[in-house]
Amino acid sequence: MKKTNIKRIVIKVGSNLLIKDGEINKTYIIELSRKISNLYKRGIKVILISSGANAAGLNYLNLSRAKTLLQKQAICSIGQVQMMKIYENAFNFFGQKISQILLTKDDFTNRKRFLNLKNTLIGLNQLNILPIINENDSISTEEIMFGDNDMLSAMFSIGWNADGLMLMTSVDGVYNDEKKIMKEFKDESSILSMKKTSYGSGGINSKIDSAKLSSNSGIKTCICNGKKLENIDYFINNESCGTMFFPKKKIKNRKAWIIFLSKSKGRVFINSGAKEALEENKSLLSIGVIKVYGSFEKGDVVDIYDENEDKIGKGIINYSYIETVKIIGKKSSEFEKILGYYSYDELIHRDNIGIVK
Ligand SMILES: Nc1ncnc2c1ncn2[C@@H]1O[C@H](COP(=O)(O)OP(=O)(O)O)[C@@H](O)[C@H]1O
Ligand SMILES: N[C@@H](CCC(=O)OP(=O)(O)O)C(=O)O
Repeated sequence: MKKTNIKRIVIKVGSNLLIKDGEINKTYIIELSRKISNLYKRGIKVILISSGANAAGLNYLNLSRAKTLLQKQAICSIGQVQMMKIYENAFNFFGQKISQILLTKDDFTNRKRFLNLKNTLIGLNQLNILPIINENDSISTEEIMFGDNDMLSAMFSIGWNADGLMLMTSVDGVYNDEKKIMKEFKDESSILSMKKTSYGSGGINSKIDSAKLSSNSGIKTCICNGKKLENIDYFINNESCGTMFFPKKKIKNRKAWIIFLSKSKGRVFINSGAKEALEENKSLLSIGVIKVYGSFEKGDVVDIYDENEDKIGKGIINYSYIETVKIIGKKSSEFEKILGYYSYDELIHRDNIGIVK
């Protein structure tokens, strides 16, 4: 067995892999469970992100499709049980215990909920339990939904600090306009425009966007054929599989959350001197701020723009919008006189800044 540098891997399986002829594909799930259980036995930690609730619910109720959003939400809650019943039986066969976590986008953007999620994952890890994750379709409304499990997988991989992410689907990877699988994704290449498969909700574009997000944060990512489970071995053994998205510099923990997962509540525009300071990994002082927009409180995340109005980063701000407006362009020694109190020298501390450019 080859040594691997992948210790934590997120594997996402799409609906089309899990449903065959309208029914949950039990044979596939058993093979997938065998593979993942073996990885656990090798000490490789896996998170399985599984779609299929909608398709399984339709099959359970003998329906061809949901008529309304309300029905779709109900059907997903029904189908999720069917999926988990089969996963439980399959993993049990290989001696691997499982848990279920259903998530919305809020669970990532809200730092408290995100830290709670991380704690749950630490607990599951200590107990050697495999978490199986899906979007919480039954309660997801427009503002808090991922819309598909591809983006959920990318955000999850960043938050969990994964080494690798496999987006497994029913084709061999991304086809270019010459109908060939791209071995490595290149931004400038043209993609073949094909219709997505019947059950899938994301399609290839959401897989590409998600793979770009995770590889930009430093996670090795691929879009590959999940019917060929040997792809998991290739990926772990550092061989090529499907379409590869090779990682940029690894961004970890707090900074990764700020840059990739948090939701900005405002915008802060800074002058060239402040920009230079940020590039040298210094804190943002209010004296370098030109203008500010938004509706944020102390502790919220804001986007940071330079004088040319290009976004250069994000950060957790130490003062509310109302306070920040009053201290723009001022030195911290003046804060007490202006605000009547004084809490922080920095508007955004260097530890709470993530540079994106
Ligand atoms: N350029 C492309 N390369 C690969 N697949 C494509 C491309 N354009 C569209 N597709 C379609 O996207 C599908 C994958 O998306 P989707 O149906 O959402 O899958 P899943 O259910 O696995 O998430 C493929 O099966 C294929 O039919
Ligand atoms: N959460 C939904 C699946 C959403 C989704 O992304 O589906 P897919 O494109 O097949 O991975 C479900 O369980 O049916």
